[in-house]
Amino acid sequence: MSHHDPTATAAPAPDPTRDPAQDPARDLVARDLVMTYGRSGRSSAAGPPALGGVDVTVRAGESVAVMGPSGSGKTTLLHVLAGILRPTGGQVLWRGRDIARMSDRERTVLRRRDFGFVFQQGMLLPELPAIENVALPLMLDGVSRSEASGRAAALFAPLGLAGLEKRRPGELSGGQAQRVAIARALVARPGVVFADEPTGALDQTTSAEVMQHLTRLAAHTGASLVVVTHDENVARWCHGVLRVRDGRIATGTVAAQASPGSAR
Ligand SMILES: Nc1ncnc2c1ncn2[C@@H]1O[C@H](COP(=O)(O)OP(=O)(O)OP(=O)(O)O)[C@@H](O)[C@H]1O
Repeated sequence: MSHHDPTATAAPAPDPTRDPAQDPARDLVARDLVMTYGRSGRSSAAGPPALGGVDVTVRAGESVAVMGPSGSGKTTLLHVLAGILRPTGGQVLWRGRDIARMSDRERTVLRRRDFGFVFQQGMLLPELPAIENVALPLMLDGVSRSEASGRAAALFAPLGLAGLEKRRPGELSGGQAQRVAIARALVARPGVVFADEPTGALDQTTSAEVMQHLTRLAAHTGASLVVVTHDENVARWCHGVLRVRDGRIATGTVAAQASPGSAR
């Protein structure tokens, strides 16, 4: 699919020696995913499945937009792929293991070490300076404060955030706060970044800036990207689009042959 970069500015160049798409062991693969809410809870009246047998492959280093009408199952799919929700049926294979079969504790560790998350409203901690928000995931994983701060600081300039390290989230614009959230999602060098409506609260110009930074940083670090969005302009930044309808993949145009970062 076409990939346009109307606002190309300074950002880390893709590493030409790296071609993560060539390593299937680093793909995220979902097979026959079924998700029925209410089965395990007190509700006896389970509705139609939110996911009705979905197969998805997110290739290493590839970015995929997940689109579809409200209620079609996009967020459910993202949460199951990311190990936030355990599916009713099916497999989610990541680095040789089935996430769907892991214990809650194992999935918590996996989410912290291997996955990064960007939400619609940054979800930054309001009392912490931007740099500490970014360093926090590393410190929670046992990295020393000085090393975590150094790794966090290195992300500010590439994201156009130089000079804003000490600001608290309330002192940042919406686009700046989302770029801080992108830094936080990528600081631990995750294999996959999941973003649920990352530009939902932003205007079109700011939204394009945020997507540019998100896709470039993901490409630079070799992370795959799964972005739930209602916005075709946001989806255009990704290598491919999965269209979800009534809990099934209606069409998938993931350009498996796309070379990550090649158009950026
Ligand atoms: N926690 C829950 N308990 C019960 N049903 C749920 C729950 N979360 C979602 N659903 C149902 O599952 C279906 C899919 O919801 P989901 O949030 O995945 O859709 P979506 O495509 O992300 O929608 P939107 O674009 O409105 O965010 C819907 O019918 C929804 O009502």
